[in-house]
Amino acid sequence: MTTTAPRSLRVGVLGCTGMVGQRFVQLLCRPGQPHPWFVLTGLGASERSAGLQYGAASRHWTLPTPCPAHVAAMTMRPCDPASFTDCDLVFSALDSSIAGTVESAFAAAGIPVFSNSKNHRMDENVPLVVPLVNPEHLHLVAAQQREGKSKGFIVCNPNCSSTGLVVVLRALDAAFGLESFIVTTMQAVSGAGYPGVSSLDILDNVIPYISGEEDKLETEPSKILGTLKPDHSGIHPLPIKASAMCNRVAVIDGHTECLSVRIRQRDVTSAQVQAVLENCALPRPSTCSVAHLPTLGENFKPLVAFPETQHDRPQPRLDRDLGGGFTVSVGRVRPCPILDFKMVLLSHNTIIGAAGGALLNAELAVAMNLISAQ
Ligand SMILES: NC(=O)C1=CN([C@@H]2O[C@H](COP(=O)(O)OP(=O)(O)OC[C@H]3O[C@@H](n4cnc5c(N)ncnc54)[C@H](OP(=O)(O)O)[C@@H]3O)[C@@H](O)[C@H]2O)C=CC1
Ligand SMILES: N[C@@H](CC(=O)OP(=O)(O)O)C(=O)O
Repeated sequence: MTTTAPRSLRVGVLGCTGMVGQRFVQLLCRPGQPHPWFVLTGLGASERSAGLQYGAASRHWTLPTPCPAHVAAMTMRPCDPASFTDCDLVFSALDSSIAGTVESAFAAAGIPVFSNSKNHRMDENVPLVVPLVNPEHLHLVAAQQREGKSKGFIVCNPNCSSTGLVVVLRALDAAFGLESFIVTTMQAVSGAGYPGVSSLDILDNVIPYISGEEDKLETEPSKILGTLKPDHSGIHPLPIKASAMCNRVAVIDGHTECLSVRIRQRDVTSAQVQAVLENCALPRPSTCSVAHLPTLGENFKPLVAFPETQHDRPQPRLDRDLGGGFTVSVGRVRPCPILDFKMVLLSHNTIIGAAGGALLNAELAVAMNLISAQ
C-alpha cells in the first residue's frame, strides 16, 4: 500500500471558531498550498454561530496568518451529523461540555471523528494516538466499528501536555525501561481557549492550578505507551507511576515541562540518555509509513535534543515552531539526585498538541485504509 497517492476526501471541522478550530483551518488551507488529501467542506460550531459566515463567526481571529478569504465566506452549520453528510470525516475542536455526545452521534452516523477533546480519551476501544508515538493503536477503531455496526469511529489525541511528554517518555522507555516520572508543567495561555484566562490574572503572575490537568498527565501516558492487545480489542497500559504538577504561565503558545524519570536499567549515563533522545526516530508501524504523511516534510524529526552547550534551551518563543510546530524539543539532560535523570521539554500545544496531531492521525487513518469516501 502507498501513503503518497493523491486523495480527495471532504472534511469538516466542528468547533472551528475556537483556538484549536482556527488552527485546523490554518493547517488545512495554507495559502497556495492546500492540503493534498483533504478539502475543507463543512464548518460547525454552536447554535450562536450557525448560519453566519465563518469570517463573522470567528471574529476573534487569534493566528498571525489571515483567515483565507474562501473559508471566511463559508456558511457555518449546526454540529449535527445530518448537516455533515457530505463529509468523509470530521475534526472535532468542540468545547468538552458538548464534545462527548456530539462526537458519539457523528460516529454512530458513520462519520469518522478525530477529536481533541477529553471526553472519549480513556474509552476502552477508542485509540488515544500521538502519531509520533503509537500509530499502531489506530487498529482499535475496528472494535468500535464492530460494536457500533457503523463505519464511523472516534480517534482521540491526548491532552496537549501529555503529547510532548510521551514523545520523550517513549524514547526513554524503549531504550531503558520506564518505571516512574514526575513532571511539572508551565502551560501557555492558548491552552485555555479563547478568551481563556483574564489578563489581570495572568500578567505578572503564575497560576498553580489548571482544572483536571494533573489527573490527565498521570493517566494518559500509560494508555499511549501501552501495548495493543493481539485481538485489537483494547490496550494493555504500561505500568508506570506518575506525579504531575501543572501551572499556567504568561506565554502565548508552547507548553514547557520539567521532567524527572526513574528508569529500570542501571548504570546509565547522561551521555547515553542524550544520545537516545538525539536519535529518536519516527515509529514504524507495519501497515504504513508515518514518515510519508503529507503534513510532515522530508527529513522530519519528531524530537530535537539540545546539547549540553545550549544549556538555556528549549524555550517557548525560540523553539515552539521547530518542524512547523510538529517537532518536540528537549534539553538540560542531567542526573537527578532523587530519581535517575531530569530534563526540560517543550511542545506546541495547538499544533502537535491539538489540531496538528489530529490532522496527522487522520492522514495516518487514510494511509492505513481505515477511511473511505462517503
Ligand atoms: N487549546 C489547546 O491547546 C487545546 C485544546 N484542547 C481541547 O480542544 C477543544 C477546543 O479547545 P479550544 O479551541 O481551546 O476551545 P475554545 O473555547 O477556543 O473553542 C470552543 C469551540 O467549541 C464551540 N462550542 C462551544 N459550545 C458549543 C455548543 N454548545 N455546541 C457546538 N459548539 C460549541 C465554540 O463555538 P462558538 O464560537 O460558536 O461558541 C468553539 O468553536 C476543547 O475540548 C479543549 O479541551 C485539546 C488540546 C489542546
Ligand atoms: N487544559 C489544556 C488544554 C486542554 O484543553 O486540554 P484537554 O483537552 O485535556 O482538556 C491547557 O490548558 O493547556
